[in-house]
Amino acid sequence: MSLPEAKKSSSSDQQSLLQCADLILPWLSSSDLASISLTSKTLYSVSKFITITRTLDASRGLEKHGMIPFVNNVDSQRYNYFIYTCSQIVSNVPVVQQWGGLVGLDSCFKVNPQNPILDSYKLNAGNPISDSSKLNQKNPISTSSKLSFSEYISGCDCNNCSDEDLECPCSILKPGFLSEMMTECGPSCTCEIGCDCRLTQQGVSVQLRIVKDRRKGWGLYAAQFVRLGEFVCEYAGEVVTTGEARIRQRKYDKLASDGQFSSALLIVREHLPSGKACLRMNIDATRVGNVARFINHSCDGGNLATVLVRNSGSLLPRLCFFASRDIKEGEELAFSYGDVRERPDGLQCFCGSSSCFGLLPSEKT
Ligand SMILES: C[S@@+](CC[C@H](N)C(=O)[O-])C[C@H]1O[C@@H](n2cnc3c(N)ncnc32)[C@H](O)[C@@H]1O
Repeated sequence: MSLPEAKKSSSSDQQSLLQCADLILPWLSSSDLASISLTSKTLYSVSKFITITRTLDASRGLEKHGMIPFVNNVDSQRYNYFIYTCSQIVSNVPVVQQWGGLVGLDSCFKVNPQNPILDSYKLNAGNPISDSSKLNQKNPISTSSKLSFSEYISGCDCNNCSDEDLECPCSILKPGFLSEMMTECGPSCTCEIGCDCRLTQQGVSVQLRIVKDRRKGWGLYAAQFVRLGEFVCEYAGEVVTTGEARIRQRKYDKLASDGQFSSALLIVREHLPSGKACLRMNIDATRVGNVARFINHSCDGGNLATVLVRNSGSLLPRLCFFASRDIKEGEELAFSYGDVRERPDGLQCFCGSSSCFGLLPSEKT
């Protein structure tokens, strides 16, 4: 082969390698990416580009409120590896995401009411109680305080859900940092995603960054002033059965014993006035989640309140965070993981509050 021919063939090899790298590398975990980047110059530059995009925005362009960067001044870890979902998903739904490539993904919240995530909870369309024609017959003014279960499931067909005179039946429980539950429009409603009665369904609503701390690991910080009562974000992740949660927790505990692993499996319980738990949900954001998986614990309750949000037509509520006080730009966001400390050998708490218990909350999964 002559020199020009050899050059031509090597540049076309190079092109094919680049094309393959562009297709495959964005799917790799950070450790696989690091290994492959050592094998050739081309793969090194593709990996470097992917690492930069992942570091610049944990949400990979999926959150419409802006990029959520990783900031690390304590060690060499550039970002934390997980698959991003904007809202909770059922764990048997296969989740794939191209990581750190030019994926051309749009915001998760573009399409609604056919939002695929909320839709996974949508009740059977053939169910007679979801017949929206019933809603047309009712007087909308009188319904807000008397929303029946069937209406709650059917959703609303308001022309304008924020009309003060014809109050939307889906907003019987208003957003508020003091209430533990609120209701909103959902997959059964005819309104668009931008509706005022879908406050928590448009993803992260304030500017944030993820900052590494030597003792607590990554934490979520406000990158702007957040007003008392303002919606911050949902705790998104895989909703798993209690059996599955137990299996995963055992696996996570083993991995965490070397101090290099943080799990983000949250158990949410709703209580009846009698104090008995009437709902238990296990949301695991360890492998698939959103930025809320980085919110650390504070023994004094921190600056976030948790609210269970029910959307018309969705079977499962979603756990959402609202500011429980004014939060300054640069402040770490935190909430209380709970009061129970069942493991005397549990993880040490470094929340730094005056009421710090010394140990992180822990309970039997
Ligand atoms: C939901 S994750 C929070 C994000 C985590 N820091 C990370 O790096 O991914 C929960 C884990 O964070 C750590 N953590 C949270 N709050 C903490 C605190 N107050 N003190 C020490 N570690 C904390 C513990 O390792 C805990 O298991």
